[in-house]
Amino acid sequence: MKVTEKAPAKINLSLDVLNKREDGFHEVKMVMTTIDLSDRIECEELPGDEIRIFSTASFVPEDQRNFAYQAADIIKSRYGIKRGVMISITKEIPVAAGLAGGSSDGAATIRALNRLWKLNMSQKEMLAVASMVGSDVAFCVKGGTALATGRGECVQPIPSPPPCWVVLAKPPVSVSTAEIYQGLCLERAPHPDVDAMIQAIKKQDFNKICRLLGNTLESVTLDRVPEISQIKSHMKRMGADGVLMSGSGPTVFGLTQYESRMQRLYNSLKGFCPHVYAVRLCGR
Ligand SMILES: C[C@@](CO)(OP(=O)(O)O)[C@H](O)COP(=O)(O)OP(=O)(O)OC[C@H]1O[C@@H](n2ccc(N)nc2=O)[C@H](O)[C@@H]1O
Ligand SMILES: Nc1ncnc2c1ncn2[C@@H]1O[C@H](COP(=O)(O)OP(=O)(O)O)[C@@H](O)[C@H]1O
Repeated sequence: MKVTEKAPAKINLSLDVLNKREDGFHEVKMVMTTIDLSDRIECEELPGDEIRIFSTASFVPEDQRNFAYQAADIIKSRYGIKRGVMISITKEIPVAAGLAGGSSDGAATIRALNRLWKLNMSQKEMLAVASMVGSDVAFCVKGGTALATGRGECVQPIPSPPPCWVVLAKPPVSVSTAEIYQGLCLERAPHPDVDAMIQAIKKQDFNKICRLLGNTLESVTLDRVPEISQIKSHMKRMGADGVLMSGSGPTVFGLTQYESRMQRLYNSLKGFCPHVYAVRLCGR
């Protein structure tokens, strides 16, 4: 038997870092939403007891470092499963980009194995496994639009923003999430108004959503990747209504409700940046 699950990427519309905790993680308060750019996960039974990973992207680890492997390993030991599984990952989401590609693969693996092995896991159980894999994985299990707190694993659904286009551009560099958090100076970094963002989403006020976009981590990654400022200015010049870096970066997204502006943005960035995408915000 084979089970397939979509693993959508996320963007952070508002990301505030509140403080550094004793365990080394940071307390965050962020609004996350899924976008229509997805990897595909296929889980197929194997004879024996082994977890095997195959990924279409050559630089993604195919061993216990892969979040899909970690999710399967935790499920196997928690539920006493003595069966083998082949997990094939068709990568579409750029890697180490601030779009939670790996986290979403881990989350999709939890959903897929729940079906493949008929585990009848509750959402609470899936979220418990998710938070053992990584901070963003719980959000990816639920998807939609949510306020995420704690180290990111406490996820509270909120209404989805009004429909719009999301144009994404990733400069040709990757950043380490851990290094970006480490480089943060909480006193100097800007702190977005996350509550105001939630209110703007509830009111479906697209212009206000665009005005309130903000990310505490952006200033840290900006210092290391100068292309981010260039892409942001370029997107604004080309008519994006709101522009921000997602997560720890370096991917920049621009929002617009007009198809013509999306086309102009996409076409103008295509020659400028190796990874450019124009997708819809799913939100739900
Ligand atoms: C910044 C965000 C925003 O959504 O996304 P990405 O840029 O990764 O997509 C997340 O907070 C990333 O979450 P995730 O990528 O799951 O992080 P994890 O694997 O749990 O942690 C990687 C490392 O980042 C740091 N970390 C992560 C989360 C957090 N709240 N505080 C931290 O300090 C820790 O040093 C940790 O060892
Ligand atoms: N399934 C996976 N897909 C992509 N990267 C993965 C995966 N599993 C583990 N990783 C590792 O996680 C790191 C972060 O990747 P990713 O989740 O794409 O980025 P981000 O945390 O910036 O959203 C990568 O450097 C990669 O080595």
